[in-house]
Formats: sequence, C-alpha cells, structure tokens
Amino acid sequence: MIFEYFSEKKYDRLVKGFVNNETPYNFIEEIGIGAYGVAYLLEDAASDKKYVLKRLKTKHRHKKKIRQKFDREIKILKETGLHHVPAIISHGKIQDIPFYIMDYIEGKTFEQAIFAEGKRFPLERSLQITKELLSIIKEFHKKGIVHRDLRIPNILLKGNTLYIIDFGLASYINEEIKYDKIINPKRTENHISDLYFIGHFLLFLLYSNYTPTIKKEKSWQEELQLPSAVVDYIERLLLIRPAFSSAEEAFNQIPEI
Ligand SMILES: Nc1ncnc2c1ncn2[C@@H]1O[C@H](COP(=O)(O)OP(=O)(O)OP(=O)(O)O)[C@@H](O)[C@H]1O
Repeated sequence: MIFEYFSEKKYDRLVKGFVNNETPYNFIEEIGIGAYGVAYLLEDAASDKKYVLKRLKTKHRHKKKIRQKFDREIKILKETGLHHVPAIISHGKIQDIPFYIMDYIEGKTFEQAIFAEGKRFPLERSLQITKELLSIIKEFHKKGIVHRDLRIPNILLKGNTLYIIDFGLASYINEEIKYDKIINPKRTENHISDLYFIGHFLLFLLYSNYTPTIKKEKSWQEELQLPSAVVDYIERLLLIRPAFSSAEEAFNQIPEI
C-alpha cells in the first residue's frame, strides 16, 4: 500500500514535469483518482482554456488486459466522434505509462452534486435528466458503442447539459447476445448494460429527495412512493420486468407525469 502511494506520487511529479516542459499547457493539480487512472487539470497559458490529462495508474502498468482497455478507451474517444463527450486532444506515454489529454468539462459530476452539495432532484427533473441521458446514449449505441459504466461519478452536468466521461469499460456492441442468456447485466456488451446503469442512476436522483423516517430499510418501491408508471419504467430498466429492446425504446417510453 505505502509503496503504491509513493510510486503514484513519484509519477505525479513526472507528469507535472512532462506537462510543463513538453506540452503547451501548465500543470494545475490532480482532480481525481479512480481504480484504474489518475486525472489532472491542465491549463493553456495563452488561452486560459482548461484540459484534463488522464493516465493509467502505475500499479497497472504491467497488466496487459488493463493496458488494452486503456488503449480501447483512447481508440473509442478518437474514432467515434461521440457527442456530449470531452474531445480527445492527444495521447502518448510518459515513461511507459499511457495517457491522453482531453477537454475539461467545467461542470460537476452527479456524485458531487448529490453528495457534496446536497442537491435535490424532484421527480419531474429526474425524469427530464434521464430523458436527456437516454438521448445521448441512444446515439452512442447507433455508433456501436456501449459505455458500461454510467455511474454518478461519470456523468457531468455543465449548466443544463450532460456530459459522459470515463470510457474505461466501454466496448463495441455485440449483436449476438441473447437476452435470456444475460448473467451480469452491468458487463453485457449491448444496450442492456447502459439501461441497467441508467435505472440505478435514476434511483440516485430520486433518492436525493428522500429522508428516512424509520430505521428499518425498505425496498426502493416502498420508500420512494412513486407513481406506478414510474415504478414500472424503472423495473424494466433494472430487468425486474421485461427489458426494453433498445435505448431508443426506453427514450420513447419515458413516463410523462
Ligand atoms: N474531461 C473531464 N472534465 C472534467 N472532469 C473530469 C474529466 N475527466 C475526468 N474528470 C474528473 O476526474 C475523475 C476521474 O476521472 P475518470 O473517471 O475518467 O478516471 P478513472 O480512474 O477511470 O475513475 P474510476 O476508476 O473511478 O472509474 C472524474 O470523476 C471527474 O471528477
């Protein structure tokens, strides 16, 4: 653990030196550490425009599969031209650690909004955000990409516009998958994974309004007291009821309240 900490810290200094000496940008600070990567904020001194450098964690440098995933993340960002995703500017290696530089989204993640700022999302607003998210995701699927990690730290809100980051688990859609053979919906290489995550995302938004009144935990259906059309809808996203056949169908059927 301690060795790992020092190894990452040493690498932070290498990134700082690289950015300040070999790119047009200034190194500002570290902004995020995840399971696989570290993200830093950079600034272009000439224009004040901000960028993010994301690199693989040093502890994963010799893991072939993880390196391949990082390469796939870069490939997907470079080749697919997805909208509502930070544009990739450049990529390379710093002492054998792969990295890429992308636009900085000056917004906040839903994790920050809900847990750090205590922001509440009423039902109507939650459904509206989910509809916007689905309209972005159905375009990803049309381009053959499934994100597979649509969690609250990976969805950002800038003003009223949503952005999706962290394509570390993204994959190309596999058309052969049979619905009745899905064991782990989160990791499925088709629309089911993104819709399943969106079901949980919507529950996070709705729980931002909920204050428990009794100690005993109940199911979300009992606790949230939602209109039955909304319960049915979420149950389809979460595969408690028959799945939607596409993100397009889920988008078209979002309940009006
Ligand atoms: N383009 C960006 N604009 C603004 N903030 C960003 C951007 N990219 C990353 N971040 C911030 O850095 C954090 C970590 O980035 P990212 O999720 O891509 O890394 P990760 O190591 O793959 O994370 P995890 O392992 O948790 O999935 C994000 O939660 C977000 O707060």
